[in-house]
Amino acid sequence: DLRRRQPGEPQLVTGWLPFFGVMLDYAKNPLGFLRATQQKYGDIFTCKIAGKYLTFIMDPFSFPMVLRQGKNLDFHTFAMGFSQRVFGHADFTSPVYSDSYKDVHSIFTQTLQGLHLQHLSQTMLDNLQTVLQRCLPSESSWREEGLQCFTHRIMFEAGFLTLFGKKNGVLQSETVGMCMQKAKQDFLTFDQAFPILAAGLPISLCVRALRAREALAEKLLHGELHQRTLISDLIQRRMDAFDCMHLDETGKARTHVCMLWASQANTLPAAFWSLYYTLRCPEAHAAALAEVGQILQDIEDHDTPISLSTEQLDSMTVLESIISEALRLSSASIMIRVANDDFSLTLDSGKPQAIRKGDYIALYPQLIHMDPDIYSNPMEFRYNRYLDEMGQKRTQFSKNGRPLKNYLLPFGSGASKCPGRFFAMNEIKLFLTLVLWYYDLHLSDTNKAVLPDSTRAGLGILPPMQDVLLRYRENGTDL
Ligand code: HEM
Repeated sequence: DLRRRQPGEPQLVTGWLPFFGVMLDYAKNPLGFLRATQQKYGDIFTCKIAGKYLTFIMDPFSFPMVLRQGKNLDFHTFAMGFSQRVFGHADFTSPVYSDSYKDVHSIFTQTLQGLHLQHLSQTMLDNLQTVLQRCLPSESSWREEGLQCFTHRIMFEAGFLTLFGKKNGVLQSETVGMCMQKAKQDFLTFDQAFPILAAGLPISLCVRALRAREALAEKLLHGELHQRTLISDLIQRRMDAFDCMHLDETGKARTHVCMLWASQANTLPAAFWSLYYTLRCPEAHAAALAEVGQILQDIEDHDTPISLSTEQLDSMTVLESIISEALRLSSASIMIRVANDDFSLTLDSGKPQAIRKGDYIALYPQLIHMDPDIYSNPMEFRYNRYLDEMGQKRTQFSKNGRPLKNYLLPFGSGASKCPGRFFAMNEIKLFLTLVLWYYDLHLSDTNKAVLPDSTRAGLGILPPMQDVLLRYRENGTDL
C-alpha cells in the first residue's frame, strides 16, 4: 500500500496489517478505538479498514458540515451497493431504473408522515390488540417468558400485519399464529447473519441466511400480497411502482424483504430496551404507569377496543423520554458518505481538510450519546433525561457550554435520516402502553444487568447480549 498522507489531509492511521489496516482494533471495540485514536490525533483522522479509507469526524459541532455536503458526499451509492448485495434486488442506481427509483424513494416520506402516519399508527394499535387478545393469560396465573421473546412475538406480528396487511378469508387464529412464527424465525435467522454480511461475506456462503431470506420473499410475492387486505399505502404504492418498472416477480419480492428488514431490525431491539429499562427502574415504571393510566382512564376493561388520537400519542412525554433514553443507550449506527470528488471540507474549527475522491467519511453518533460533557453519567438510564421541569420534551442540550443541535441521532441525519422515525416512535409507545395496560409485568429477580451486544456495532440498535426472564399475568383493570 503506497498511500501517503498529503499536505492538508487528515492524519492517516493504517495499523500494521496490510489489507485489514486497523479493522481488528476497530471491530473489537469501536467506541474505545475511536476515543483512543482521537486522544492521539485529534478530531479528524483517516483509518484504513478492510482495504477502504474511512475518515472519522469526531467533533459533534462538525457533524452538520458533513451532513450539508450533499454535492461532494454521496449517501445512496454506498447504501444501495450494500442493500443490493444483501437483499439480492436490482441495482436501482443503474440508468435503467434510477429515474423511477427516485419516485419509489419519495414514497417513504409521502406515506410515513401526516395523515398516513395517523392511519398507520391506528392500524398498529388494532393489530397489537389482536395479537395481545389472542395470548392473554388467565387472570390469576403467572407466565414466564424471555423479555426478548415476548417483545419479538408481539411486535413482529403486529408490525408485519400493519405494513403487509392480513390474509383474506377466515383463518383459524392458530394457523395465523404459526405462519407468523415461521416468518419471525426466518427474519431472525436472516438478521443474525447481518454482521458477517456487512463485513463483506457473500450471502451465497451463508446458506441458512439465504434460505431464510428467500422464504420471506416467497411470502411477499405480489401474487401472495394480492390475497391480503388492509395493506399499508407504503407497500401498496411500492408494489404499483415496481410493477411499472418491469422487474421480475422474485426481484419485486426481495425489495419487500428489504422494507420488512428496515421496519423491524431496529424496532425490535428498541422496543426490548424501552420495556427492559422501564421494568428495571421503579421510578420509570411508576411514571409510565401513571401516564398510561391517565390516557386510558375512560377504558373500562380489557375487552373495550382502544383507539388513541395523534394528540394523545404526542402527549405521552414520559414514554417518549423513556424510549429516547433507551435509544441513546443502545444505538450504535454509523453514518457513511462517499466523496464524489477531491474536495476541501471545512470543519467547525474553521480548519480545511483535504478529502480524496472515493474515500468514505464516517460519523459515529455513539460518541455523542456517550459523551459525559453532554450527558452526565452517560452509562446510567435516567427515564426523565428528555423531560424539562414542566414535564415537556427537553430539547436543549449543550457541550462545553455551547448549545448542541444534534444531541440524539439513533435515526441518522441529513440525506440518510430514517423516514420511518415517527412511526417507529409511535409503534414503541403503543407497545409500552398496551403491555403496561394489559399486564402486570416484572423482571425475574434472578436477572443480572444485561448489556448491548456490540458485535453488531455499526448496524443500528444493538440487541441484548442475552435474554432476561419476564414474569407477567393479566392485570386487573384498576391501574
Ligand atoms: C427504532 C427504530 C428505528 C431506527 C433506530 C431506525 C434507524 C434508521 C437509520 C439509522 C437509518 C439510516 C441508515 C443509513 O444511514 O444507512 C434508517 C433508514 C431507513 N429506515 Fe429506519 N429505523 C427505525 C425504524 C424504521 C421503521 C419502523 C421503518 C419503516 C416502517 C423504517 C424505514 C427506514 C427506511 C425505508 C430507511 C432507508 C431510507 C433511505 O434509503 O433513504 N425505519 N433507519
